[in-house]
Amino acid sequence: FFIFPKELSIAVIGLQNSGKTTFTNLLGGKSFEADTIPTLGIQINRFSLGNSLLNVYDLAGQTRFQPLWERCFDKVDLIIYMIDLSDLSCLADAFSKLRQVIRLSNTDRIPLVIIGNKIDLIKDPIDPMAHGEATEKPQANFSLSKYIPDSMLTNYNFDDIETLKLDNSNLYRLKRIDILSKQIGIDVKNHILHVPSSTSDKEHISLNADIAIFTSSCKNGDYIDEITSWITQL
Ligand SMILES: Nc1nc2c(ncn2[C@@H]2O[C@H](COP(=O)(O)OP(=O)(O)OP(=O)(O)O)[C@@H](O)[C@H]2O)c(=O)[nH]1
Ligand SMILES: [Mg+2]
Repeated sequence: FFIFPKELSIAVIGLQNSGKTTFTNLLGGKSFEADTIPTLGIQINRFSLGNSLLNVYDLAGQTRFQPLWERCFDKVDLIIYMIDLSDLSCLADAFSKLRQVIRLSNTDRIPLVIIGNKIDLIKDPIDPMAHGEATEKPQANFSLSKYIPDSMLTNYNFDDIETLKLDNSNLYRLKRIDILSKQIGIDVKNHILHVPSSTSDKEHISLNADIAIFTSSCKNGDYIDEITSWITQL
């Protein structure tokens, strides 16, 4: 008998040069390319992945196109937010725009996958002892999701995770998902988004849609399979 494929619409958003088109191409079975052209507006891709038919809206990251991002939200089943973890100059902007996206996706209850990309470009310290700490291995992912067992969250305690004052010597620590989640402000275990506030009262948003956080290297293919299987489980 014939099984009708699931259809899944996905918006891929994030700042320019973060790797959205590259990731979309990998999802569609193409290989990594070092030279890409910045996306203008929206590029719509349609392909199958496992038993799913995907409509992928690959959006442009340039500031002038960012208002398009949320205009797609009512058309999609999943949002993917890409971050270039190797580019210190963009990280504060990437994190604050991500928090705005989380507010919207949470209200609309759209699942969100956050991808810290380009981990191949972040160098660990050459001599770990010189920095007083051992080289850290990246972790695969964290997820507040019905699809990933809670056991992934043992040892995760948001309040105990350190907040970094990021510079080029400690950027590599963002390869650890708990440290990345702290930097964004997502308490994965308690399903809370902490929004930094200029006033003294801290703002908390309780999260009720699925959120997963991954790191990746589109160049080396690191964790791409893990992300793909999370997506196809939706
Ligand atoms: N080293 C490395 N380079 C990457 C990785 N992912 C993407 N790139 C490179 O980053 C550049 C930008 O990639 P794109 O996929 O075009 O970025 P984008 O987010 O679609 O950019 P806009 O469409 O302008 O918003 C390209 O040169 C890619 O080859 C990665 O994981 N590692
Ligand atoms: Mg693009």
